[in-house]
Parts: sequence; structure tokens; C-alpha cells
Amino acid sequence: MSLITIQNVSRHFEDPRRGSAVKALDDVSLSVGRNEFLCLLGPSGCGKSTLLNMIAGFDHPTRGVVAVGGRPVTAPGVDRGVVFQQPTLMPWLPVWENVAFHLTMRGLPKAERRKRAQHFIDMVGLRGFENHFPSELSGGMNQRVGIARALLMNPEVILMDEPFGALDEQTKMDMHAELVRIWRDSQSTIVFVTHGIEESLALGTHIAVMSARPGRIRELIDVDLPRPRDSTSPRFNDYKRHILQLLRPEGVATPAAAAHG
Ligand SMILES: Nc1ncnc2c1ncn2[C@@H]1O[C@H](COP(=O)(O)OP(=O)(O)OP(=O)(O)O)[C@@H](O)[C@H]1O
Repeated sequence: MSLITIQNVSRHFEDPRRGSAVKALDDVSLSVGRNEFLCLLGPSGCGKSTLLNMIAGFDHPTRGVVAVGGRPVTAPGVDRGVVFQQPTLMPWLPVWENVAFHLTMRGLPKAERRKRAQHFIDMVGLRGFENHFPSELSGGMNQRVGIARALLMNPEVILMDEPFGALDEQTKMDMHAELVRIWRDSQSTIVFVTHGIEESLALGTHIAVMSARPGRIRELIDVDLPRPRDSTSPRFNDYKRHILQLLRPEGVATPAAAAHG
């Protein structure tokens, strides 16, 4: 059974200055099963973040329905944890208090917050850094703090909007391996926005390839590759070639097709 269903969703943004509307998404339907890892892949401006924000409850469809666990999404909720491109940490709080932030908001005593935070600090590999401040950590480590903070609420769904976009290639690869491990250990369901083909193939059980504006789903790909994913394998490259073809503007021939045509 699907955990997330997106049914005939369109989103138009009014542009009062120009007296027109931007069609960000057009009739998008998609479903995500429990424990799946769905990557939303597409060019800049195709509506990936808009779709993610609607699952998070930060934004709402102009038409259609977004539902999580069978309930239409009307607002943000603790069943959905969000990880942004910038980890949005509180610089004056140490790592463990950033991770436990939501528990502070709920008024839990300090000892309980500290104990609950430790479990997730360990899970993201930050043991020993509990009392460091965000400014004392690298970008990748700060992003782990953001992930631990999202996991602590034990959400059914983790929504990630290009969380590794600002990281260097090596750190990004390390974070991919780490995130796959966390996804398996926490048995969560992840929706991950990216414009990186290799990133989506390194991570996803499924990839929804989107077309440029107005955003539509060109194809939902079931990624049948063993883990850890080997980006040099022939099958990985077959998927990559196929996705490149899907992302190419319609009517533009691929080098292979042009050679044969
Ligand atoms: N609040 C808004 N008001 C007006 N237009 C918006 C708003 N949010 C998004 N848009 C427009 O909707 C389209 C989709 O934007 P969105 O940010 O969802 O795309 P994206 O695929 O996530 O892009 P990127 O990869 O560059 O972040 C864009 O044309 C954008 O300008």
C-alpha cells in the first residue's frame, strides 16, 4: 500500500505584476510505498521543491490531492521530517541541543532530551561531537545534525531538498553511503530532491524523472541495482543513458540516435 499519494496535482503561482500565472506543476500523479527511497529528479525550475513542499504541508495544490498515510496533507506535521539544503541549525546551541530541538519545544526535561538525542547522534556518526557548536563542524557534519534532528521525531517520511548540494564530491559520496545506511537502519521512507543523475542512481529505489516547466513526471524508474551502487558498472551507465535521454528536450536527438539516423 502507498504511504504517499499524489493525485492529479497541479500548482499555478499567480504573477500579479505580469497578470499571468506560472504553471509550476501540471497534472502530476505519483505514489510512494513504505520504506521506498524516491528521488525527484529534473532540471532547475521543474517544480521539484514545490512538490516536496506540498508533501511537507508548506504549500498546497491548485488542483488535485496530496495524501500521507491516507490523510490529505493540510499542514506540516510530526509524521514528516524535513531536511533542507542548508541545515538551519541554531548556532548558539551545541550539537545535542540542536538535535533535541523539537523536544525542547515540547517541554521535555533536559536529561530525557539528552538521552533521546544521543541515540540519533550515534546513528549519524557524530558521537564525540555532542558539545561542539555548528561553527566548529564541517558542512557535511552540520548536515548530519540536520538529519539527526529530523530522525528524532521518528517521522514516517523524511523529505530532503538537495541536502548535499553544497558539499564537495568526496563528502557527498560519503554522505550518500551514510544516508543509505540510516535509511535502512531507521526503516524510513525518503523523498529526496536532486538535479544530479548520479546522485539519484546512488540513492533511490525509485527515480521520478520530471520534465521542464510545467513540471510533469516523464517516467517513474524502478532502480534495480545492487548496493553499494557502482557508478562504473555497465548497468548503472545504462540507467544513466536512459535518464539523459528523458531529460533531453523533446525533438533533440541523442548522439547515438543521430549516428544511426
Ligand atoms: N512562491 C512562488 N511564487 C511564484 N512562483 C514560484 C513560487 N515557488 C516556485 N515558483 C516557480 O515555480 C517553478 C518551480 O519552482 P521550484 O522551486 O519548485 O523548482 P525546482 O525544480 O525545485 O528548481 P531548483 O532545482 O532550481 O530548486 C519555478 O518557475 C519557480 O519560479
